[in-house]
Amino acid sequence: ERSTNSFSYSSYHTLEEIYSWIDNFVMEHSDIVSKIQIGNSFENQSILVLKFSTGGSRHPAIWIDTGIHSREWITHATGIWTANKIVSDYGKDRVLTDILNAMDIFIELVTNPDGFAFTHSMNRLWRKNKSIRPGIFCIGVDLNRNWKSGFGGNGSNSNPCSETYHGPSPQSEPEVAAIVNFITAHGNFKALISIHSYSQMLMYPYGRLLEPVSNQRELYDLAKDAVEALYKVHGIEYIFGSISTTLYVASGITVDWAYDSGIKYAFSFELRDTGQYGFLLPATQIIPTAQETWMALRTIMEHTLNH
Ligand SMILES: NS(=O)(=O)N[C@@H](Cc1ccccc1)C(=O)O
Ligand SMILES: [Zn+2]
Repeated sequence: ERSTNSFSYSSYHTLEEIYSWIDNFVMEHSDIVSKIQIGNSFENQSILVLKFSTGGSRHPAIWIDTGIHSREWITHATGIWTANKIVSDYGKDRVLTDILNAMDIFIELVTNPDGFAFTHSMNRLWRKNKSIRPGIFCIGVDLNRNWKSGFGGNGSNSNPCSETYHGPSPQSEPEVAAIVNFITAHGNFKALISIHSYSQMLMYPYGRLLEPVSNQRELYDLAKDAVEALYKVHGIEYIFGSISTTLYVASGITVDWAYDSGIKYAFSFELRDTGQYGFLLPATQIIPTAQETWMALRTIMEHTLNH
């Protein structure tokens, strides 16, 4: 009896429960899934990535991260369900099978493990990582402001007590440096999708600039197709567009770094809801959220495969 069969995909889980699920999941699907440790967090938790691959040496790759902001629990839960969806549908869903036969998918489920543990132990609404530095009397850096592109610009804060504190320097945080090093060393990522909550939005670069990226029209059309596919599942409406024009200016963010590194299909989701529950989204909405998000992810991955 597969122990992942007894895992509740409709519940929120602790860091230990997720890491244990990862080990069982990899064991039970070792033909297609492997676990890679890309580094350690500030408090020395392992930073783990799931690799979905049907072989080949350097397949073009797709990156998905969830939980970079630790209080956004719906994102880790959606990532776990998505990992299971991929192994369940491979060989059955033509589009997914084509994607995995030609590309590798990497999912980092707990991108901010220290912060995530803290949301379970001490402060449910903790957002940042847990780094501390001499002479600085507030904890943590906003891991979605610590990237090199536009580091320190508008829409990030130099005050260590701010929720959008960008940190002392680009990639100063081990959780960000681990991803940069991994993606840069791999050298063949074609898409990056960084998943947040909440607001029900699908966005693309730039966050730091109001000007459009060179392939803005392509990203607009793809985002439109993706949110339409999402809407068809449960009737949930997303808005979409560039981060700076749709939401607010934000600097040092994941997707601007990805785009500037040559990953031309860079997206960020803001999952459910629009504020009724916010970060405290009830567990009853995990599976519906994951189901609809999958259709948008699948649309983006299919486009990446075909372009
Ligand atoms: N998830 S959130 O509430 O923190 N909002 C995000 C919005 C966001 C998401 C992706 C890129 C830039 C900005 C944030 O980092 O401010
Ligand atoms: Zn977020």
